[in-house]
Amino acid sequence: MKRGFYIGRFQPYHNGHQAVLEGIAEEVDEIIIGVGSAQLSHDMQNPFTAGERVLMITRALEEIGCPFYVIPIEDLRRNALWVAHVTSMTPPFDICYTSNPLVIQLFREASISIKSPPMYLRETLSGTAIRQKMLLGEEWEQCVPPAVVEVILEIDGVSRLRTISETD
Ligand SMILES: Nc1ncnc2c1ncn2[C@@H]1O[C@H](COP(=O)(O)OP(=O)(O)OP(=O)(O)O)[C@@H](O)[C@H]1O
Ligand SMILES: NC(=O)c1ccc[n+]([C@@H]2O[C@H](COP(=O)(O)O)[C@@H](O)[C@H]2O)c1
Repeated sequence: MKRGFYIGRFQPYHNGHQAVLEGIAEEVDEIIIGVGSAQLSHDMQNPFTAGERVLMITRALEEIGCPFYVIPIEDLRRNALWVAHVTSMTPPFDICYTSNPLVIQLFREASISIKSPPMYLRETLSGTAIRQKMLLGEEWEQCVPPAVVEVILEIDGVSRLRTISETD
């Protein structure tokens, strides 16, 4: 049984994440998705709650054909202890998929295998670019799976982002 771990903030979950996970599903028996910075929501870089992100990911992966677990993980002020914090919250896994240099360094020091998946259309497929499109009233829907569009509409996510971008 080989399990792979994929961590991100998923603000929001987008087609780049989906493409990466479809690739991971070909390589492992089970996938663990860590929803990072789970304590953050309602700010410009992190508009969605951990629960909302769980909903986006779970619905988007309904047909992936590989068992998966979605686990919120809060940040810890001590990087040196973060891998132990992560592994205390997740089922055991054999490999971590990430391109984040800090995450790579911390997992490498803990002797956990790392693989960096390719980037898909990074110019358009990034949480930052998609949040910007939402703020500017541009077409963002094509950058995320249809199930994520539904969740964001259901929670009125775009208007939340616009409201929290305002100043008093
Ligand atoms: N277009 C993409 N293709 C492949 N991997 C991606 C893509 N965008 C992000 N990733 C990777 O997905 C993981 C989780 O990323 P994250 O949730 O921070 O998304 P992001 O798009 O980088 O968001 P933000 O712009 O808000 O930082 C990271 O390892 C990141 O490198
Ligand atoms: N000390 C810590 O809490 C710590 C260290 C490294 C990464 N992380 C988290 O892991 C996630 C990494 O995701 P990204 O690759 O999307 O940045 C983020 O939520 C980040 O905050 C937390």
